[in-house]
Amino acid sequence: MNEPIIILDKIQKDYGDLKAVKEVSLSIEKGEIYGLLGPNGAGKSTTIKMICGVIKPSGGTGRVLGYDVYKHSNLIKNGIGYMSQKFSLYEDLTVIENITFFANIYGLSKNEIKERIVQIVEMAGLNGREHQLTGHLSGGWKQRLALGCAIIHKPKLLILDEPTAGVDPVSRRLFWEMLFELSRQGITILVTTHYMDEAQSCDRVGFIFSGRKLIEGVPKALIKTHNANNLEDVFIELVEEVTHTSIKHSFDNLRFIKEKEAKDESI
Ligand SMILES: Nc1ncnc2c1ncn2[C@@H]1O[C@H](COP(=O)(O)OP(=O)(O)OP(=O)(O)O)[C@@H](O)[C@H]1O
Repeated sequence: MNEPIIILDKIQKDYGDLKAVKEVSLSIEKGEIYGLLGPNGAGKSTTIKMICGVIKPSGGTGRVLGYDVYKHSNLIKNGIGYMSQKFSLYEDLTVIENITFFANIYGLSKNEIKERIVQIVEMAGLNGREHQLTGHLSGGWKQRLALGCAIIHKPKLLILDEPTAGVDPVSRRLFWEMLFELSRQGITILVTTHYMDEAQSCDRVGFIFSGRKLIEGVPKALIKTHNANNLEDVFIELVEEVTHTSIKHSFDNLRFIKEKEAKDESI
């Protein structure tokens, strides 16, 4: 059997006295879409940084794409595609110029670049906009272009840190259609999101709270076993159990989807 694409065993990260990530274990298979969920400050970004080889864990073990997170961080970095909510596109370059820029960073040949421009423009639905300045594109187009640039080097693992934050619901749907297609092609996707509809679109989700993974599973199964209406209710129930406080009517401590919903409504 092939090794999972991501395998963490009791990984930890301490910042001085603060235990940002506490013995988190994860195993993510090829082609899976895995959602890492949790409120702000839960430890999601820190976990992602350890997976990407950007920071070294304080304890535990981890292998990503078959490489050790302590010893082979450069090989891991080369093998992944990464996109965050700050898209990292150049607004003063055209669509094609942005794609070419990222292709050059990864050392693609002229022919490969030509091929990838066609593929990415097609995938992102940017036909007819190839020579438009990126700064003039709407949020949804930029986001799809950014995803195209993140996979320019055909990575086997794609890491998306709140990639749809602040993007309108229709564009989010189109973006997820792209993710489903990439997953069908065998690309593994690790995504963080505050949107519950997106969380429910993942093959599996893991919920992190205060540095610990509290629960993991297939969204529908989690909802069913907890006799809940949705994932949000499952997570709120768990946080209430752990903190011994009632947060059902107060999301102040769990800025989970409230803020994002407000943004959606204002679009
Ligand atoms: N470089 C750092 N030095 C000290 N503390 C840090 C550092 N990076 C993160 N932390 C702390 O570690 C904890 C986990 O932070 P992390 O960014 O991983 O949370 P998160 O779940 O990604 O939150 P968000 O959704 O806001 O990005 C927080 O208490 C944060 O303040």
